[in-house]
Order: sequence, then C-alpha cells, then structure tokens
Amino acid sequence: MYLVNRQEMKEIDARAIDQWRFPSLILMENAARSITEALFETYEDLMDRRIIVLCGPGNNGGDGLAVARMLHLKGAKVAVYIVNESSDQKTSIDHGVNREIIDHLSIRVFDIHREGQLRLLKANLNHCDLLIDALFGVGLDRPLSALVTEIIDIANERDLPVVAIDCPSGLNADNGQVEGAVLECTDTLALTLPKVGFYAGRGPDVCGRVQVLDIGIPSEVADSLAVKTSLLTAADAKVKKDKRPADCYKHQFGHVGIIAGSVGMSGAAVLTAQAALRTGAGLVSVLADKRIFHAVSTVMPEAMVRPVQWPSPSALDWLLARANVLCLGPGLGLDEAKEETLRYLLDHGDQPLVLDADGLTLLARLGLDGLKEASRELILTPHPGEFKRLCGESHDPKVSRLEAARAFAEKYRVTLVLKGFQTVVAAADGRAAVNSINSPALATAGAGDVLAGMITALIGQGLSPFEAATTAVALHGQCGRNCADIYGEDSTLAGDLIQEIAKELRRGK
Ligand SMILES: NC(=O)C1=CN([C@@H]2O[C@H](COP(=O)(O)OP(=O)(O)OC[C@H]3O[C@@H](n4cnc5c(N)ncnc54)[C@H](O)[C@@H]3O)[C@@H](O)[C@H]2O)[C@@H](O)CC1
Ligand SMILES: [K+]
Repeated sequence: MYLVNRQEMKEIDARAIDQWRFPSLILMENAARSITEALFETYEDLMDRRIIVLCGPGNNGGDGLAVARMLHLKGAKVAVYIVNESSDQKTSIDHGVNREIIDHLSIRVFDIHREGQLRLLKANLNHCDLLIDALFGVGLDRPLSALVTEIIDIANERDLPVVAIDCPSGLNADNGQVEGAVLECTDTLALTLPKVGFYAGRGPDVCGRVQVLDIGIPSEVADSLAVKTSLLTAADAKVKKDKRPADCYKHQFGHVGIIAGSVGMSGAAVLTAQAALRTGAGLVSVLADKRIFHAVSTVMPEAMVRPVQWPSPSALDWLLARANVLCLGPGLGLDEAKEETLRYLLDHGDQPLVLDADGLTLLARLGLDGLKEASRELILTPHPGEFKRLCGESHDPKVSRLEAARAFAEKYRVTLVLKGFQTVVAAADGRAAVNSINSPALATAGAGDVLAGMITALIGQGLSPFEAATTAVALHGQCGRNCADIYGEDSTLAGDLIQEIAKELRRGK
C-alpha cells in the first residue's frame, strides 16, 4: 500500500477531481460515509456517547461537518465547534456547502474565533464521551496559533477517546514532526492512503490505531503518480513467486551460502540456516569455525556444513563457486580473521551479499567508501545501534528513520533494512517501505538471525533484494504476531518464529 506525503496526497485528490472528473463534494460525502461507518464499527455504543466534532476552516473541517450531519441523522448526540481565526472567516467551498446544510438541521453548532469563546467548549468537553478531530488534515501548512494550541491542550488534558479524521491535528503528515501541540488520538481514520508522518517522529505516539478508508478514488489515480514509499501490511507477507512445479528439483530454489557463528555463538549460524531452509532455499551451505562444526552440523542435518579455520580464502572460494547468494555476519565474531574474510568477499564473487550483525560492525571498521563500486548487490540489515555505527559522523538523530535509511541506501547503492519497531527497507533507487506488522515478541535473541536467513533465501529464489527484504520483513512480523498469540510476547523464542514461517508460507499459497 502506498504511503504518501502531503504533496502526493493533494496531487491524488487533485487528479481525482480534475482528470478523473470526481466532483470534490462527492469525495467529501464518500469520506464522511466511510468515517461514519468506521465510527459505528469501532464504538458499538456510539449512540449512547455524547460526541463533539471539532472542525477547522478547510476540507478536513468539511469532512467533520458532513460526519456530524450523518451521525445526527442517525440519532446520535452531536455538537459541533468550528474554529476559524482568519480575519474574514473564510472557509473552503465544500466546507461552506456542508455548513449550510448543517445550519438547517437541529444540531448545536458553535463558532470559535478567539480565546474568549472557549468557555463553552471547555465545559462541554467535561461531558463528552468521544471527540472527533476535524481541525486540520493534510492542509496544515504552518505552526499552530495560540488559540488552536490552547484548544488542543485542553482536549489532551481530558481522558477522552479521540478519533482523527485523516490525520491528527498538529501532526506534520510529511515527517511526523509537531510544532507546538498535537491532538493525541485513539484512532486515526486515514482517507484513501496512510500518510508518511504516521510512521515517523511523533506519529506512532499520537495516531493510535490507524485505519485506511476508501473514499471512492480509483487506485489508478495513485498509480499514475511515482509514489516511492509504501507501507508493508499483511498482504506483503505473501511470497510473490510461482508455485513449485511438480517436476522441480532443489537446484531451482537457490543455494544459500552462510558465513556465521563462532565459539559461544553457534546458535546464530543454526538459526540463520534453518530460517533460510524454512523460507524455501533449495540448498544451504554453512562455513562454520571448526570449533563449532559439530554443534552446527548435528542439529541441522539438512544443511551442508564445512569446518573452517579462519581466515580461509579456499573455503570462501568453495562457497563462491556454489552459492547464488551469501549471508555473512550472525554471531561471526569481530577478530582480525573475520575482517579479512569480509574484505576477501567484498573483492571476490558477484552474488548478492547480505551483511548482518557482526558483518555490519566489520564493514563499519573497513569503511564504506568502496561500497558504491561493489560488483555485487549488497543488503545491509542493521539495528539502530549498528546503523549509527555505519553512518558514523553523518548520523543525524533529527532525521526520521525513513529518510535516513533512504538517504543511506541511495548514497551507498545498497538495500538497507533498518530494523526495529516499524522496520524500514530502502533501495538504492529511492524506493522505501515501512513495516506496519510489528510485535514485541520479536525483541528476542536470534530474531535478527532468522530475518537474515529469510531475506537471503528469498534472494536465492529469484526475488530482487528489495522485494526479498520487504517480503521477509512483513513475513517475519507476521510470524512474530503468531508467536505472541501462541507463546506470549515474553516467551517467544527465535526458533518458534521459524516454525511459523512454514505455516505462513502454506497459508500464503
Ligand atoms: N478532494 C479533496 O481534496 C478531499 C479532501 N478531503 C479532506 O480535506 C483535507 C485537506 O483539506 P484542505 O486542503 O482544505 O486542508 P485542511 O482542512 O487540512 O487545512 C487547511 C485549512 O486550515 C488552515 N490552516 C492550515 N494550517 C493552519 C494552522 N496552523 N493554524 C490555523 N489554520 C491553519 C488553512 O488556512 C486552511 O483554511 C484532507 O485532509 C481530508 O480530510 C476529503 O474531504 C476527501 C476529499
Ligand atoms: K484531523
């Protein structure tokens, strides 16, 4: 699903109106109908609640007026407050139309132009059971005034459920930044598409549950724009590849080469390899330190395990001659021999290479300057600490994860998987995706090794690095959610995730 900024959303609305010939008032009516339905679905006792709709002067406020009308006509208890400070109190055209309609109904409508008029709102908020936020949507284009800030502060002080129409007021839909105040919402009903700002800066704290509502704009309209950002949802957890033919053989599904594990960290090699096998890899070869060879090979009869004394160019040559994709790093260790191993791999072979965990720390040590000229596709999977190390001095904590990941991937011509809550995947060509399928169950030892194995296996089966990374991230998130249901968030083990890969892949067929 596309994830859009304000300019893209406005362009989609404008094209729907100008090129696809949808009258804007129809879109507003559709929006209001979808929002009203969602409110009834979300709040079963809606008819018993005293509802306040806070409207701004633009089309977001117009949506609010139309929703207030629909709720009123269904018999709900609604009061409307319209905040408009502009000197001529001008509103958008469609807001004006909906104002006229509502003025002919018996709904209580109050105008607020200045601070002296806040007393009634303050009093009514004390007896309110649901606040609908229609102050500003994607049209917020300047810092909030003192009046609006005060209104938002008053509302935030109350312990009220708040439903945002399109976007919480005060949230910059481009980057999640807040200047002054932001309405803290329980639910955000995004119109047509989710906005980037929901997943950056303060966005995750203030949006609550996000639902995306269809308002009748055909999907071709968004397709006609070059939107480069997407939101990963359950649909992305399905592997987009053909079903295995009946007469298939293992060499058709990739040969994954894994360089992982060290004394005390043999499990990392096992988890990476098992995850790759469960994700459909035809063959998996592991180069493992000879001291952990038995530990790795005995628990994993399906993988080919070769004992190695690092550094070992000959073992790497053996692997380079066989594997069609490589993964280096989980539990590998950081000694001089491993540094030499990575240096050798960066200079030899042309298979895509996934660098994870210690592989990333080693890369940060070697320096990133050579990456742009690398003869192979590189996929880096850092957690925030590793990412900071990779960025070095250029790390800027004020830049959102999405933009930081995108800039890094473009600069170094790599696919970057910036892990954490709402993992970001970014490609060298500017595409990026944010994962919406998260689970606290994934915060467990070895979960990263599993993800690295999954990404590597999907590349081995022919997916592009970006496709493989986005699919694996969504699938991994889904497995985390399943495990949270089965074992609980506290008790999920990385190995449990691997069992879930099998169930999810079967379900996705
Ligand atoms: N065809 C469309 O364009 C549709 C738009 N829709 C709604 O319209 C919204 C966008 O409408 P608009 O572009 O009118 O924008 P908004 O209604 O989000 O806000 C713009 C209005 O707020 C004022 N404003 C902006 N920042 C302010 C600030 N900091 N303090 C005080 N006033 C401020 C502007 O002067 C303008 O009057 C969407 O978020 C969505 O809710 C929906 O009705 C669906 C269709
Ligand atoms: K809003």
